[in-house]
Amino acid sequence: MKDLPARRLLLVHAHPDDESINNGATMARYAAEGAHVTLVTCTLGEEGEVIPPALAALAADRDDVLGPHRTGELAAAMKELGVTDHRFLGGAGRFRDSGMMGTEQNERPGAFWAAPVDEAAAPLVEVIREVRPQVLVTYDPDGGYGHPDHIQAHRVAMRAADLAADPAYGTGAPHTITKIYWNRVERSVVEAAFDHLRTTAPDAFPGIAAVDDVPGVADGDEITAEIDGSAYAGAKAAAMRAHATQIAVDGPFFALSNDLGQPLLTTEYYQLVRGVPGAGGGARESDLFAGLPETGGLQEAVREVASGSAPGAGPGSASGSRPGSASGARPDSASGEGA
Ligand SMILES: CC(=O)N[C@H]1[C@@H](O[C@@H]2[C@H](O)[C@H](O)[C@@H](O)[C@H](O)[C@H]2O)O[C@H](CO)[C@@H](O)[C@@H]1O
Ligand SMILES: [Zn+2]
Repeated sequence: MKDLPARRLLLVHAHPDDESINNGATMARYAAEGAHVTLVTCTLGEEGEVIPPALAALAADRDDVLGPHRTGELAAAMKELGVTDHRFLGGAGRFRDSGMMGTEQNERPGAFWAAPVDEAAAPLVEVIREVRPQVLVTYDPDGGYGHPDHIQAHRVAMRAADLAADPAYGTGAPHTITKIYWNRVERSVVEAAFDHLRTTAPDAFPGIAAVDDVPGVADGDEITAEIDGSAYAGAKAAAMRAHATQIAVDGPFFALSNDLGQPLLTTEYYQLVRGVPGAGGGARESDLFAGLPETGGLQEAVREVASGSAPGAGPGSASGSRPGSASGARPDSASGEGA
């Protein structure tokens, strides 16, 4: 297990594909810049629909093997983004995809939505105390668009951040995450991008989504950070394509299994909800680590003691893949929104 770089970013998402849709360019940029990017995905996406007809048998109401298939899609997406540390919350399959809000899958035993928040937060505290990130990214309280797993991922991430900082909780040294952001999309930007879709590629997909279908749409005054990932447009598009059962990509646009086209944005937007913004004078931050003190890397010995996984320490450490050497995505020669 390698010592970790000075800058460490943790993202918490509900299903394989959300990370690429919401933060693909941000993840690729920071991985390429040598920061340590850790992705925790809370479910395997077992209840998703399947776009390619040839793969229809994977679905939950057929062979119910979509979850394992999507772990492979996620691994391929991480390779495109240059992210080497991605884990499933509590280990692959610990929490199952809950389906869309109001479906019977919501109450299924093992469904993420049905899990007590503190039970689900416990393995995430282990990751936080191991990796000791300065920055956390997750969804707003509505999960971006009201999906139960997204709402639960928000709740679990925010709760785990609090528990990880509490010296009275669990084993391992407490860790306080300095800055917490929620995923946002700026309304005026996405409205303009939809106009571009309607005028340049009206028939790219059978239909076109509505602005308010885009997760996390917010007015400009709620957005505090704007990350230009245009140099990584190709990496983001490739990562989204890797999630082939869920996403169809056509140039600077994409559609989910609902066949409704929407813009593929490579400037990604965030709302700082905990911590102090690094950009002075009310300007938006252009770096999620802005304002943080320059610190050294995180040595392995410190991490093992911190997470309680040092030899002779208490039970277990987090399940999931381990960080390798950060190998970032290559900046594209292409620039500009979309791939
Ligand atoms: C982006 C995202 O969160 N996708 C989820 C979502 O999938 C949607 C769902 O299948 C819906 O019925 C479709 O109309 C829509 O096109 C899909 O994006 O919910 C799935 C089930 O919980 C989940 O697996 C998928 O990752
Ligand atoms: Zn999702």
